[in-house]
Amino acid sequence: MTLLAALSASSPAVRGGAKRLARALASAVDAPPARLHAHYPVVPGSLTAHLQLRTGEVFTGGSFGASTSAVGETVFTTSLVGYPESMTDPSYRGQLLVFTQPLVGNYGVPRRDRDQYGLLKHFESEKIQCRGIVVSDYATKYSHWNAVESLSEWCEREGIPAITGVDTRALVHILRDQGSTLGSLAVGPRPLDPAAIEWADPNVENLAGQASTDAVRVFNPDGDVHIALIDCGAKYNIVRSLCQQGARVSLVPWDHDLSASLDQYDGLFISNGPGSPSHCTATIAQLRHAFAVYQRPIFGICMGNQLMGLAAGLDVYKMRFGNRGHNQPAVDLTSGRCVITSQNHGYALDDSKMPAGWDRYFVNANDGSNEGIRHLEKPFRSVQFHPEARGGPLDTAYVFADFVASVRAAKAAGVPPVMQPAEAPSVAQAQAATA
Ligand SMILES: NC(=O)CC[C@H](N)C(=O)O
Repeated sequence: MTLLAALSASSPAVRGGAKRLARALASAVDAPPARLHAHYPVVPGSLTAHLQLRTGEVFTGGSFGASTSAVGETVFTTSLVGYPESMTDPSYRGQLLVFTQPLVGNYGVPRRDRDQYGLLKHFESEKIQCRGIVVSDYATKYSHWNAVESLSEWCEREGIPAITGVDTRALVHILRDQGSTLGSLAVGPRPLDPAAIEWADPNVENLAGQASTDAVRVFNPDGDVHIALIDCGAKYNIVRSLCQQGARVSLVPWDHDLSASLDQYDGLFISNGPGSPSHCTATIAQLRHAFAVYQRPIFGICMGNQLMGLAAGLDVYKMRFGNRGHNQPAVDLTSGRCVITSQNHGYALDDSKMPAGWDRYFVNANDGSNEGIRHLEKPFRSVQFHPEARGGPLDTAYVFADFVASVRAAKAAGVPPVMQPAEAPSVAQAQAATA
């Protein structure tokens, strides 16, 4: 059986894209080192690359990034713009990112300018965080007033493989049907032998711990209220959004022991982050303790929502293919108002049974999944979506103004940060309960 026949037999997606695949494989099989003759014109003379799913499907295209290979969870985003922001979002760590927007790369990659807080203005962290990218039609020409290099040059410089010429519609159908799937992206004339690929699931690792800061970092030191931002892989725009509201922000590691210093903070904030929230037992224990003793506002975003839910007593589950994009509708259950939100998550809280004292806050209008929780008496709430956007709609940017205003009001009213009820669990007790 020829390679093409074998692949065609194994995958409806490959059968669907047979013409394009045949062209690419003609070069891939017969003329190593292969040059690309794919459906879409790509970088002239580019090498052949293959995206192989663990379930057997193979997509052949052209390499436009680093000539290396990567294995990761294959996920897709429906965002139309914002590849520099998405690719540097630490929540994409461990993943091969598929863009459903067909044309990618047309505005290049921006300068590495920094803002007044020392944060990169146009990226969400210092480096590319996803393990590879998959696009339908890489734009070989870019044009933007702020661009300094092409997407191809950036990927190559940062050692990230990238493939173009992939039928991403067919690929997304597969990922929607069978759920996010491990994938291998490799540059070379032929697909790899699936038996020789190390199919390591990134979600077994504590990716949030890897993405977190090692040491406490202070931003906007002259701010009038002091917020501890627990860093599970925080996007820069979360730090910036708090600073812009006038807060002093201490970015603390995911497992930082806050219990001894809770009274120094006017508010707590829990960031987004990659991977499964269940690895962050230290954070969950800190939050359990804080829920019992802390009196000032607490807020969480995305992973922060999941960690607050776990600490409150909810369960978390892995979604079939997650919600990633800039067009996810979420309904605020306190007002009935629907907002369009930016999202990037593969796990969700099971809010079918809420623990005593808590209620659902937002719900996804597409699939009914949880989009936030809130405490009924204390000022503790969290959202599954990304109010800081980047890229994405600014419908919910008000969240930061509201949060910092509530922090300021609690401070002005003289609410003591900590009150120790007799029954409050210590962090050690909470940790033992989460282990
Ligand atoms: N953006 C995030 O914080 C993602 C949270 C978590 N890693 C998930 O995929 O659900």
